[in-house]
Amino acid sequence: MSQLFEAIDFVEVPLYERIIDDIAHQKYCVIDHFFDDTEVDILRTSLLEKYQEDAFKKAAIGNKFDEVIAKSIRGDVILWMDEARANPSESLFFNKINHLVNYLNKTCFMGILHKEFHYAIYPTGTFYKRHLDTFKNDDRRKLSFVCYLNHEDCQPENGGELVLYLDENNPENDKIIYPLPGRVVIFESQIIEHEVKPVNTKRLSITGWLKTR
Ligand SMILES: O=C(O)CCC(=O)C(=O)O
Ligand SMILES: [Fe+2]
Repeated sequence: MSQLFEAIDFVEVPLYERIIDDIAHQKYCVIDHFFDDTEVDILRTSLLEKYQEDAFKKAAIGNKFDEVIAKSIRGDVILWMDEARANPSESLFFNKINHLVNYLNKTCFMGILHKEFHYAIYPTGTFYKRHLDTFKNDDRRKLSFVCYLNHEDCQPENGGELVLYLDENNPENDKIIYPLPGRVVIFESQIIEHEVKPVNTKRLSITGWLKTR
């Protein structure tokens, strides 16, 4: 007898199920060791090499239709990553992201069609004031993704906490997240306002967005 439906080649991934569950219930998810120590090392090396080549630019506010460099709002320097020209370290990164995105699209029909990622360095003394990750003229960003590439000796005194503002009426519910190496934070771009607190020691990361069409 012919089968009505094609058997779907699908293996449940508990970590991804946890991510989906957390995002559904609390609009964000924190995953420690999403990248292991070796992977963090490889990605950090790639970031620092590009930084030494002087490839980073001051980050801007808004997208290209509305671009103003505003040091009083954010002080990080960034470099956009290009998947088509990824070096082996970046391929490692994108393979992991693509695996997750495929899973989200298959299981939650999220319709993630595009993604964009940049390296970011917050020099000592910089911050990123409270904001939402969506633009006035473009709301395709669905999930924000941050991955920290700091050294293992990263301490709370280093500052640079990511604060998620979860409840306008109750600051006690603000979620404070330290940028520990290998840690990934995913949150709903259109809903969660957030801030990067002042940094006391250079802070390294990759930030990106999973986007609908
Ligand atoms: O690095 C972080 O923790 C968040 C960065 C951020 O909010 C952004 O780049 O929009
Ligand atoms: Fe942000």
